[in-house]
Amino acid sequence: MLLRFGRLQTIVVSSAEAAKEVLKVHDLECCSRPSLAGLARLSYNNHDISFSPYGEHWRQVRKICVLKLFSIKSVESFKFVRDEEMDFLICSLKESSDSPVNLSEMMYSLMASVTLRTAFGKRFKECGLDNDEFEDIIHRAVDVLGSFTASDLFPYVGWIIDRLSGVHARIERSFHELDEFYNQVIDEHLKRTPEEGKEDIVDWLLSIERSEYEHADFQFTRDCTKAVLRDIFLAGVDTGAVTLSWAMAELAKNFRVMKKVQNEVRDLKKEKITENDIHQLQYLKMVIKESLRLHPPVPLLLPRESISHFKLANYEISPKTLIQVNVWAIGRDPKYWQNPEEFFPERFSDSSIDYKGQHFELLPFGAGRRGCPGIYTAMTMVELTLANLLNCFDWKLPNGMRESDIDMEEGSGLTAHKNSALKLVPVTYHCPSNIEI
Ligand code: HEM
Repeated sequence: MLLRFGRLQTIVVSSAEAAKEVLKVHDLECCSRPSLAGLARLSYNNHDISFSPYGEHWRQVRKICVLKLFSIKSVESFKFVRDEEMDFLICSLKESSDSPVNLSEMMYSLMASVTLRTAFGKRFKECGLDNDEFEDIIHRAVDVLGSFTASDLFPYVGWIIDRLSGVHARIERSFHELDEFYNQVIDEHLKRTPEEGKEDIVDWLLSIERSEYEHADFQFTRDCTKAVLRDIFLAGVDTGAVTLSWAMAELAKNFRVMKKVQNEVRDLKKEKITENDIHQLQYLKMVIKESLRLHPPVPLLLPRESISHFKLANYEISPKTLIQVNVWAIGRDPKYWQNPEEFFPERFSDSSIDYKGQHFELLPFGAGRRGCPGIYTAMTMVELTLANLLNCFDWKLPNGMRESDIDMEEGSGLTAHKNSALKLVPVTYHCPSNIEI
């Protein structure tokens, strides 16, 4: 689909072939707005730092983050945080056994707590924030990020409309809200020396700032630190929570799949599922893949903007064209998927299709050099949480509700939330032969 607005074209790519062209073949000619170095319009590039998306600065920041923050080693070092938060979740669900709980909200708190603890070494309360306040700040930032501005459509004059319509003020407010929070946390970190092995992400980023990174022409500044923290929060909290809510909603609607995946998990005969058990849960992995196919949390990926002329299918793409890849539509296209609207995890049983950016019909994490660097962090948490929710509890619908009443509508915005929160009743499952192996 090709739309023309002012001087700028917008392209929405809705086929796997075109997605491959954009994300792989033309990767160098299409770039998203600077993200890992301070997501797009909320970014620090309004504030004295120039992150050209394909410039050396951006490339270095992303490289450092991928090596230091998102590596398997670094994810493993926070295993104790995930374990403790999982215990906490299971306990609070057991306390609510037999009464409806707002699972969407609980998933959000879980992801936010894990992210907050790995990034800042603190829980909500210790940061002087409560859950709702933090959720509001993050949601306002994600909303701003997901909304179109007039400057997007009319690059030279749009800013006037944005100022008059209040969009600019919203962006500034969001920027300052998060900035104030990061300043406070960074100041606290600067006043202490962390115990060896107990460093959090802020400690790591501050040590990168102090070290002369391998490229003398590149300085990892305080703004880089804040920009990376911003990206981790905006990109990591909502997406994980949304993935878990959709997976549980699909399971609540599909009793057959729910039973099958529960049997698989409970066959391990463990009181609590750990990260070491996950490789045995092949059907659980298919359930998550199927849920990501139908409900990719970032349905249009991050927008790309072309930097040079190139040809895509039959279209001539000029510089400054906004390109969006509709992975939601690709995931439901009958050309690639049989009975695409059906929730049928078995479709992956004899298939090599994965979500890591090599199969363009399934792109929940994007692909190419802007693909999600947090994929390992995300999947570790999503698989562990889903396995424990299914192991420790049976799930019923609240009184009077039928499976067909579960609202499967998506809200609008950068992340595809469920339109209404998922409310289910956990019933504690007492396995007669629970043996800790
Ligand atoms: C199930 C959970 C998640 C999903 C579905 C997801 C999906 C995505 C997608 C689709 C993108 C854009 C990729 C593109 O446009 O090609 C992205 C970017 C990003 N994600 Fe994730 N993500 C998840 C979790 C996380 C987590 C836990 C973190 C960090 C701890 C994270 C960090 C990032 C960052 C920093 C970017 C921006 C990368 C860049 O622009 O260079 N994500 N994610």
